[in-house]
Amino acid sequence: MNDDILRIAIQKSGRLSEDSLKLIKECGIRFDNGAGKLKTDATNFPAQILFLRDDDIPGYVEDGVAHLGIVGGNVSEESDKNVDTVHKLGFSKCRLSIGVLSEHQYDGVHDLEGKSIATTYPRLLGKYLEANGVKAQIHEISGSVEIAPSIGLADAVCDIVSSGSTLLSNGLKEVETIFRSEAVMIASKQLSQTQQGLLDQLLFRIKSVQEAKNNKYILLNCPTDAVENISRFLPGMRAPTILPLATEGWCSLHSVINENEFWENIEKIRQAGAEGILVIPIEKMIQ
Ligand SMILES: Nc1ncnc2c1ncn2[C@@H]1O[C@H](COP(=O)(O)OP(=O)(O)OP(=O)(O)O)[C@@H](O)[C@H]1O
Ligand SMILES: O=P(O)(O)OC[C@H]1O[C@H](OP(=O)(O)OP(=O)(O)O)[C@H](O)[C@@H]1O
Ligand SMILES: [Mg+2]
Repeated sequence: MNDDILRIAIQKSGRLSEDSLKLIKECGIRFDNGAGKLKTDATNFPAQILFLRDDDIPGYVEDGVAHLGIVGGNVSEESDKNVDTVHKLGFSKCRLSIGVLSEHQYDGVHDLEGKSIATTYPRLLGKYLEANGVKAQIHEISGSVEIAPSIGLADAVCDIVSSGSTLLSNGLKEVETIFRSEAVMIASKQLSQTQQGLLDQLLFRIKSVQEAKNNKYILLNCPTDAVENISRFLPGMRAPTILPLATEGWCSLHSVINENEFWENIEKIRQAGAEGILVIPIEKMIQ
């Protein structure tokens, strides 16, 4: 087996596929993923991409058949495989929750005592029930979990929730959240030194892509005497760039603004005298 390449397993088709491929491409790794191809070589990085069912990925990574994998944290935790979670990827955010029939008067986790709960996540549910001292019957099914209470298969469900619309349309309400999930990168514990070096390069690229997404490049015009005040809201990477305008007493200020603080700070910046504000996406950001 070639110890000098990274074999990266991603979901073949499903909710993680598009974002996983996009992330790899944003990291500058090029490959040809012709339809139906289950394995492809990168053309400009020592990597090979494997397209698999997501449930199989933690096992492949544990065995070292794949060196890296992108899966939901829920799948990785449920699998209980001996792998390292090396990075959180920020997409496919969802939660694993318990739902009961909407008309059920739910008074807390002890209500589940003696009940049956349908789930695809028996391990995570079992751990949660045990931690809460509740004995319930876990009924493992592999999909369409939310149908279970309405057909008398179980009293409750434990499944992935995002918007909550699947629970709602099946007459259920969310009563407990047992796990918060997002896509994660998992790695084998048996990487060669070369593979570890390649993983470090890849993580550096992923962090630069994520950092860029969390920030915007901002350009604005302001009176020169307002620069100090405006700069307080734009800590930037080190300090803002100030360029004189052709109009006496005015300048152009360039900086970086955090996406989360954007709307709150933009108002303060306007009040401090800024005008002609442009906000531009950043492709990569290296601190
Ligand atoms: N509604 C949702 N919103 C956000 N993320 C979700 C949602 N449903 C699932 N996910 C996340 O996406 C992952 C993949 O979901 P998907 O439905 O594609 O899995 P799957 O049907 O098991 O796929 P596969 O065919 O590869 O086994 C889940 O494990 C979870 O982490
Ligand atoms: O809270 P919501 O936004 O409604 O999302 C939750 C639903 O999404 C997932 O199913 P998915 O749509 O992927 O179908 P599948 O699991 O049957 O493939 C999950 O299994 C839930 O049923
Ligand atoms: Mg699956």
